[in-house]
Amino acid sequence: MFYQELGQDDSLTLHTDLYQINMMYTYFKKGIAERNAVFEAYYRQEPFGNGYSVFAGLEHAILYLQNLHFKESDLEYLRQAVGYDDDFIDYLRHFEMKLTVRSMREGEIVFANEPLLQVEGPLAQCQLVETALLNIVNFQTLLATKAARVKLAVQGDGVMEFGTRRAQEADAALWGTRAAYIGGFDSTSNVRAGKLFGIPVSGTHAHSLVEAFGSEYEAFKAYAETHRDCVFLVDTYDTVRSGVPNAIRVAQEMGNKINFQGVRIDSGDMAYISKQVRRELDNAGFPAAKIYASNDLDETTITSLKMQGAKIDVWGIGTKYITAYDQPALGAVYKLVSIEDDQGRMRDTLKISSNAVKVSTPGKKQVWRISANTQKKNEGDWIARAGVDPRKFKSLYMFHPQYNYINKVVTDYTAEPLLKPIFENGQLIYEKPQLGDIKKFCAANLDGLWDEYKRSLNPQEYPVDLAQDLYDSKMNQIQDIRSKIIKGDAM
Ligand SMILES: Nc1ncnc2c1ncn2[C@@H]1O[C@H](COP(=O)(O)OP(=O)(O)OP(=O)(O)O)[C@@H](O)[C@H]1O
Ligand SMILES: O=P(O)(O)OC[C@H]1O[C@H](OP(=O)(O)OP(=O)(O)O)[C@H](O)[C@@H]1O
Ligand SMILES: O=C(O)c1cccnc1
Repeated sequence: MFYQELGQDDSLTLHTDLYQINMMYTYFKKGIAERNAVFEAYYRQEPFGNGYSVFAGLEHAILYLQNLHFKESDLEYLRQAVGYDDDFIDYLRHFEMKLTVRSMREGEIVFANEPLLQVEGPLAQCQLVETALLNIVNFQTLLATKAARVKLAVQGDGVMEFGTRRAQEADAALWGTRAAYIGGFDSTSNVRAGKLFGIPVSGTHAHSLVEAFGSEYEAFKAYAETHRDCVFLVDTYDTVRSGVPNAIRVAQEMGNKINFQGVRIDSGDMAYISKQVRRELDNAGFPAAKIYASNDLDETTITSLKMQGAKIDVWGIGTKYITAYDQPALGAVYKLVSIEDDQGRMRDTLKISSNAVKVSTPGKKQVWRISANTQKKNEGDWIARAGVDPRKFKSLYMFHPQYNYINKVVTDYTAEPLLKPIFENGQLIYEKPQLGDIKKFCAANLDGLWDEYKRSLNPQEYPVDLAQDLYDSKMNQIQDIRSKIIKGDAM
């Protein structure tokens, strides 16, 4: 969202950390701003203890990259407030986005330690976009993953997204509800998201309607006289003694004039109350009326309510979804993996850490999804240098990059490259899919995953393996750096 409302000439180009522009300045002054570089974004651990994540954020990332240029007001701000010199300001004035971007598609099932997004092009440009791309992909991938967990928990029931009022501000509500739809929710209460993205909108009514009319009967009757589809909120005073009898009375009085869809409960013991409500609705001759439930629900509460035999048909999920309540950040990082040297050759780069999982994998890569032709399920993902094509091999040796004794040889497989071309030298070459197709793509991808990786509690670890030569060159590079440091050579 841009803030013209603040009376400012706003854009997302300055939606970056100052240190990115400070590094751009150094690259510019030292004459390496235009050197070719490759950065890759990945996260290190699945969120929520899940076995996979659902990639989302590409649509917003494309919008951001397409509009990347410095306005005069941006340049003026950088000159005055930060103090950059005229040469650099002039360089930024002529900035033209020339990046080549490859990315997972939205709705793709992705895993820790594999590149989700690869940005190649002038070093200074790659640096500028880090913050915004991580901001977008971290949030939307986290939320789409949460949505997929909720979708699994409801076991085929309907799920409505109710989070806007509790979201971390308006952008989070908007893109968060889009991620919800990708991950499996059916609709949103956010009308703007409906208009902008074509997500189905749906809703019931609030307690204020009942309070405004002073009685449940009057409120339900008024609503029924002004709407065809009716879901009455029955917990304002007493769900079983007052709310449900009033809903039934209005439904009976209105007959075919309304489509009595059901009632919503929003407090109390949802298992106990929903069973009573179901009995009352059935006894009154409304077996098709549904019970909607909301109140700080998430996949854990839903699973528990299912175990208790709660008679809930449609779930409204707000706060705990939109705020990713139990894990507020995905933690994806963006690392330089290759850079052009002064001879014009690409040199692989590596960031060392004492923590093995934090050592980056050098070199420009592609992620291949390997699926067995016999079972049509995924065998694992195989990360190789860009340009290597496992479709040309007869068999593939796959091994765990940390525990090498876990390995297998796969034959008769299909390999699909997951990082797809999005921008080529600044030109958008990706045909953006419709949101409905992204949602279907996500569901189909989940079908390709064994249940062992999909369960929400303690799932199996999905194989994300490195090609042998990539693994060897990573190990050699680590060894090389370590021996230089031990010898006291400058690094
Ligand atoms: N049978 C149940 N099993 C597990 N969790 C439940 C059950 N019923 C409700 N909950 C969850 O318990 C949490 C708190 O509900 P609680 O009954 O304490 O408050 P409440 O009914 O919302 O009270 P209030 O009247 O203030 O709204 C909510 O997240 C709700 O979804
Ligand atoms: O519980 P969540 O998962 O966050 O779902 C959204 C909540 O927002 C509404 O409550 P609120 O008290 O804001 O308004 P109301 O008067 O409609 O109950 C609704 O009744 C849900 O409880
Ligand atoms: O339509 C609803 O019932 C609704 C919408 C937003 C938040 N809570 C409930």
